[in-house]
Amino acid sequence: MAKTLFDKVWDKHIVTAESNDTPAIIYIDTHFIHEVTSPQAFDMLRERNLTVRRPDRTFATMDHSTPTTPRGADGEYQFNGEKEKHQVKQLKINCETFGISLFELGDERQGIVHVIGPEQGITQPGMTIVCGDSHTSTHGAFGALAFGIGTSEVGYTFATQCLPQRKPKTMGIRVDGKLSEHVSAKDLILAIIAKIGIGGATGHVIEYFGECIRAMDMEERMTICNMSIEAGARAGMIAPDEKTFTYLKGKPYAPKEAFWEDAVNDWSQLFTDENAQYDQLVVIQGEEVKPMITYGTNPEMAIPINGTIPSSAPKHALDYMGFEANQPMLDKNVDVVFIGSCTNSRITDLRAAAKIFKGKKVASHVRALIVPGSHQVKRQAEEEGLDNIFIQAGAEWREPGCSMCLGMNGDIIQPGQICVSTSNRNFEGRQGKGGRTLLASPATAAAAAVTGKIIDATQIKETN
Ligand SMILES: CC(C)[C@H](C(=O)O)[C@@H](O)C(=O)O
Ligand code: SF4
Repeated sequence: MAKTLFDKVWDKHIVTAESNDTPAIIYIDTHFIHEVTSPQAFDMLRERNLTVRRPDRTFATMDHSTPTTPRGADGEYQFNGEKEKHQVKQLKINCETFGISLFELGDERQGIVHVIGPEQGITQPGMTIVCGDSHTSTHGAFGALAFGIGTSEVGYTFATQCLPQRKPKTMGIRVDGKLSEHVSAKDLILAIIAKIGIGGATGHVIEYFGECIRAMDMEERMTICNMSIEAGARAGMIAPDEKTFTYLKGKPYAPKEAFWEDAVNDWSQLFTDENAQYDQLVVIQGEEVKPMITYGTNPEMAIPINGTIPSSAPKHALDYMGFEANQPMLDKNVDVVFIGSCTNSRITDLRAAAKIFKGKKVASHVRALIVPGSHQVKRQAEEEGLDNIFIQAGAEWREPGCSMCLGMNGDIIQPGQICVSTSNRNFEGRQGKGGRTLLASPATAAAAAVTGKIIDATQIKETN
């Protein structure tokens, strides 16, 4: 029978088949953990006197509560408070107790969980991957079935390396043609969510395919899969291809020598068969996608940057944002710019931003924070001199982590401030109580930083 990419990965991982009364039990290949959603799961293990079933397939990093400022003169990290400090300390104790590899603060491999998994080659095609974190969908860019789980499921995965799951439905999103020159993967995913809505893919695993997706590099594909969850999807997937293999080759945890060829042979089978059917199909024309920005309080409230806020926009959202229906977004004042998060903190994102920052100054009333997704991204950016471009412009160049994406580490915006952010959620107060978030691409965010307002990035002259 013809199978979708999702079916192929799902079928390979069934331990016990689903019945009317019981969900399927599926095997989990890789389990990522971080300091926020793992502590209770470790407590559960201790209470029941259990061990971690596959410590060798469990990988931990510190990202949400970590400071993005360097160590102080005393060599200590400057945590926002005792709670954050404790979370990080506890993760280290837990990983030592249960024999789990930890990429801790100070480790060259540390960074946002969804940035470091692929970077280390831990994320691989055909795997089932879970993490107590909703943006685990990011890893689907490699043709993995990757989804977020709750803390009790983190506990089940620790103890059994399996999870009970009902089989989700599938949604194919085909993106034909090409994106225009100044349109990015972030604009495309915002356009997709604006079209299908925040509940549009509920109960489904999305597979993105078509000419436009094939043309994307792995970092763009990660940006797309990352935000699948914002359309309600269980996961997002893209069939692996030569770009996927080239990206992974030689990465620390990628298969080596003879294993590499076997792996590529297996991975090459991971595509949707010609006659396979999705439960739903959505078609997007790449050329029609414009640079996007959100105006409201969830990611579907997004419009082309040159557009006007729809008259149908929910009043409560506009009241919160301080906007009105039918107004243009262009020229609105901006207070803060955040370039970072598991959506857009990779090297290509920083390069896109640096092109606009180069030779310019951050507007005097704007605070611009640039937070690489990992140490590896940071180091690469510094080798390319991007840090100097940002610093000379007057932006803050920080240590890696989730940072202002949700402000758990104290990097927050003030009540009423407007922040153009390359992250994935614009919920009320997410970046700080009373703060207002506008989601956009790295280029749009950089353009807002140097002009102090919402502007189409194509209007900015790049300096060579
Ligand atoms: C802290 C964590 C549970 C949360 C998530 O699951 O998504 C965070 O990463 C987020 O982006 O809101
Ligand atoms: S960067 Fe933001 S969205 Fe991603 S894991 Fe961290 S808090 Fe969640």
